[in-house]
This record gives sequence, structure tokens and C-alpha cells, in this order.
Amino acid sequence: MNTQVVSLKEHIPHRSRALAQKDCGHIVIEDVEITFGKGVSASQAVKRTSLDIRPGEFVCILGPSGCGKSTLLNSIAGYVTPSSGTVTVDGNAVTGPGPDRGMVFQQYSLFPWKTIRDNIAFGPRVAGRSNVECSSIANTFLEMVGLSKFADKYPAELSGGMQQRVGIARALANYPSVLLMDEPFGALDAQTRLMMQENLLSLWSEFGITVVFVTHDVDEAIFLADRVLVMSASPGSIIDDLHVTLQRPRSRPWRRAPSLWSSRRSVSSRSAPRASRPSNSRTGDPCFVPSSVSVWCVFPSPRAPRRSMA
Ligand SMILES: Nc1ncnc2c1ncn2[C@@H]1O[C@H](COP(=O)(O)OP(=O)(O)OP(=O)(O)O)[C@@H](O)[C@H]1O
Repeated sequence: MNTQVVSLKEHIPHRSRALAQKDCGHIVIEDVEITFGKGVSASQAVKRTSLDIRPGEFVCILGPSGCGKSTLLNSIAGYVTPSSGTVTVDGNAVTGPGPDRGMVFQQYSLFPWKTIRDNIAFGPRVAGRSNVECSSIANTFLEMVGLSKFADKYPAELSGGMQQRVGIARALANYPSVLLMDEPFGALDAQTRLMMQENLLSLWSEFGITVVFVTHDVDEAIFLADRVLVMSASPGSIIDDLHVTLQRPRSRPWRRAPSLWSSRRSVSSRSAPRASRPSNSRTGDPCFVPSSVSVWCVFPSPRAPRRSMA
């Protein structure tokens, strides 16, 4: 993907008025519990969880396989309805999928019978935009992810990394306020994965969008996130909320900095299984470590200012 992303300023008219004028993408999860099945076959995937993700934050959810990361993400996407509790985005209760929340999956989930251009234009077309608008939006995002030359190809003709760039472009083409990503780079080779991470950060800083990103990979979480939410093993709950204060912008040389090693040790120790961790004597749940305790600060400088879309 091009490291140089195209400015979106000229395309702001496509964005909703609300998105252009004020901060959007505020996710609030209140007392959400998710259980699949009923009766003897009932299985709890997510224990009672509450979260407040602020507009424009980049949040990674980290945890062992099967702990409920995707299930929690899917409750924000509207694919899974919580058994109890509420999820709201910008004050609106989530009752199903919506264009305000873009989703990117590990398996690129593109329409194989549509060209790359038509895959990207799909959302705007469903939203009733004119052919001219769809074409303009598709061209913008094709350029943004460096795939203009492949506009008329089909997904099967592209590499995995290229297909995932289409997946991201397709999700962004609706100008969502929230981008939900479920291990989006898990199927890519190591080199492509690093490049995709860098370019995702470029797009994120350009858009000012809220990102919730599920991963197993501690390095990936630290490199990308403002906050790392660590989930316990199944049934999952958030047991740590770690604020990453490492300076931005972050790029490849930054990965070799000793500061990163100490952050990695810190997150790894918190995300490791912890049989001996103190628990709440009433519920038996692992104790939540307040974020003020969890903050580690490697560089004192604040993160680089975000460009305003307004
Ligand atoms: N639709 C479903 N019906 C029944 N059980 C489900 C469903 N979706 C998820 N589960 C169960 O919920 C639990 C959590 O699954 P989930 O996919 O959210 O975990 P995960 O942390 O994302 O795992 P991984 O990292 O391996 O993808 C698992 O026990 C899984 O079998």
C-alpha cells in the first residue's frame, strides 16, 4: 500500500454532516454479557463487560484464542445481540449492522464476482448514491490504498495483502465513524503485515476514525494502539486496560527501540495466564487493574496532533 495517503479534505462533502462537524465514533458498552445457546447447552462467551471507547481512539483487544474477542467485536458491529446489557455508538443503541460501523475480517470477504472497483463502491451504491458519486468514491479509495491500477481486476487476481487493502477501502467507503477489524492481518506474511500496520496508522490519522482491532499479537497491539484491552480466557472479560503512551507517528525503525521491548514485556506479563492473580472474593472474577496503575510511559512526549477533518 502507498505510504502516502490521499487527502480526504476534498471528499468531505461525502461524509455525513455530523461526522464532518463533531467527533463521532464514541462506543459505550454497558454491562454486556453474551451467552450462546440455551439451557444445558448454554455457553457464556463474554462475562459482564463495560467499556467506554472515545472518538478517534485506536483500541486493540488482545487475548487467548476462544476468549470472546470476536464475539465482543461482533456485538459492536451488530452481528451478535448481547444476552444482557447495551452497546451504543454515538448514543444510538446498536440493534444490527449499520453503515456507521465498517467491518474488516481476517478472510477478506470480498465479492468474488465483482471487480475491485465494484467491491469498494458496493456500500455507497446500497446507500443510494448516484453512479457518479460511487465512481468518485471508489476512485478515491482505490488511490488511497494504492490499487488504482487494479480497479478492473477481480479479487482472485490479487495477492492476500492487496485483497485486504480492498477490504479496508470497502469498509471506509461508507465513511463510517467506527472501523472494526477482526485479526485483519492474521493471514498475511510477516513483511506484508508490517506494511499493512503502518498504512493502517496513516489512514487512521487521516480519517480521525475510531478503530477497534482484535489481535493475538502483542507487538501488533503495542505498535497500533492507544489502548490495549486484555481479555481473560473463556468466558472472556476485560482484565486490563493499558494505555500506550508511546509517541506517534510510529514507523518501522521504531520497532527496534528498546522502549518497545519494555512495553512488550509489560503487556506480555499482563496478558499471560495468571492463575495466581488476585480475584474478587465475591464474584471470583480477576481483579481489574485501574488504568492509572496500568499506564506505562516510555516517551514522555504526547502523541502527534491529529489532522482535523473539519
Ligand atoms: N455463533 C456462535 N454460536 C455458539 N458459540 C459461539 C458462536 N460464536 C462464538 N462462539 C463461542 O464463543 C466463544 C468465544 O469465541 P470467539 O470467536 O469470540 O473467540 P476469540 O477470542 O475471537 O477466538 P479466536 O482468537 O480463536 O478467534 C468460543 O467458545 C466460541 O466457540
